[in-house]
Amino acid sequence: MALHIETLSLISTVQTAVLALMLWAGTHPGASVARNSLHLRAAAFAVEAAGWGTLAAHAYLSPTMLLLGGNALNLIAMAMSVIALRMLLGEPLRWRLVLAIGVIGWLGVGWFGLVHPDYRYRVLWGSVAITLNMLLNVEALTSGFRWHFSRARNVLLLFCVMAVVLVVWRSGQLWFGSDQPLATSVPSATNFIYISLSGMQPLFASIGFLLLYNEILQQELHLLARIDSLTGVKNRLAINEIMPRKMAQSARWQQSLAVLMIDADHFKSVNDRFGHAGGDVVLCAMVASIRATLRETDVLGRVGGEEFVVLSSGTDLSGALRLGERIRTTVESTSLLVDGQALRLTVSIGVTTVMPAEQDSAAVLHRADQALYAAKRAGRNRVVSASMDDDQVATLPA
Ligand SMILES: Nc1nc2c(ncn2[C@@H]2O[C@H](COP(=O)(O)OP(=O)(O)OP(=O)(O)O)[C@@H](O)[C@H]2O)c(=O)[nH]1
Repeated sequence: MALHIETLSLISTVQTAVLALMLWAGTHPGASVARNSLHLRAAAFAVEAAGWGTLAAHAYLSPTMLLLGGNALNLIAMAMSVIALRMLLGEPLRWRLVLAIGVIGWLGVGWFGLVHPDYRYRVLWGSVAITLNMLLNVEALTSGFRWHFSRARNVLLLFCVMAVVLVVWRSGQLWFGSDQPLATSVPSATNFIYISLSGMQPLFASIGFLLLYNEILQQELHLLARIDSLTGVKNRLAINEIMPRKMAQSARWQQSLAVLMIDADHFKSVNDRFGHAGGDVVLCAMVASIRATLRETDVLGRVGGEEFVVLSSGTDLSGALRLGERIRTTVESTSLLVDGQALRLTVSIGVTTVMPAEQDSAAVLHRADQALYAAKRAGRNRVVSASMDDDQVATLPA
């Protein structure tokens, strides 16, 4: 079968343009960095399609136009794709370096194409630019090295390696092989292989990019599903997942783990007075006060409407009672202004610690809850430990 450079290039043009559309359409609604990066990658494919288009239509273009225009489009597409990948991975964009590689690459190709024509140096220059861009991709993909990369990262790493192998092989052919064509558009075995394999690369790149985009969206959703949308602290699902981990960790390190259940007192009256929106503002202010008293390593979560839990590793019962008291007094002394009216909020707190070899996190939370209700029964605005009996609770100061 006779192959034509024009036909191969035209197929690559159409394929890359379709991939650009597919990637553009494959985003989920809503503004996010991941979505913007996918759009940028789609735009890069559109520019790459135009680059393939110049090669397909080389018979209608002047050699200078083909040389400068085609290479400019390819280098722009590559720079855009590097930035899009780094954006998606949350890596520093390094756009100045990416821009410099593109501009120097293009000037070099122009120099060895028009000023001092030398095809082999021209290809070498372009190959170095491609390799540097691929190295930037590899650097972004392997940052925070792990032995087991995700499937998406592996596909993209494979794509980068393939791209580098291809340009090294082509340069090798031009310098040391017997087949030495004078332009990419000239029919030759090297050019047929080069164009066929380069034409397939956008497919690999888009599959890898879409896999990575999906992976990152899933990670975002995983996090979102575990955050309370009103206060920004962890929600019940997250606490239910974290509790057993914290308990196992405490058992392993023979460390105590304190659990504090915190509930706003008479919150219904806050809602009655300021409306639900005002109540929401008060809840957020309460969370800010509680957070201010905690250590970095403490975990704060919302487990009910106006009920919160604190998990504090390395805190024994007396430390937990002191922490509870600190939270109680901080909330009590924080003056809140809602709709121009002053409000004094108090909280009741139930405290317990995880016993050695205890494994049932629900039982621990239940114990902290029981202590909380003992605090409510005893008149609210107080800290009660699960180990206290009713007489001790009754003597607690408000
Ligand atoms: N503004 C607002 N209110 C909420 C939210 N979740 C629950 N609440 C309200 O919190 C109030 C809780 O009322 P109760 O369970 O009777 O408790 P309380 O009035 O705080 O009384 P005690 O807990 O016994 O001191 C209800 O009025 C709920 O509507 C929320 O996300 N925002």
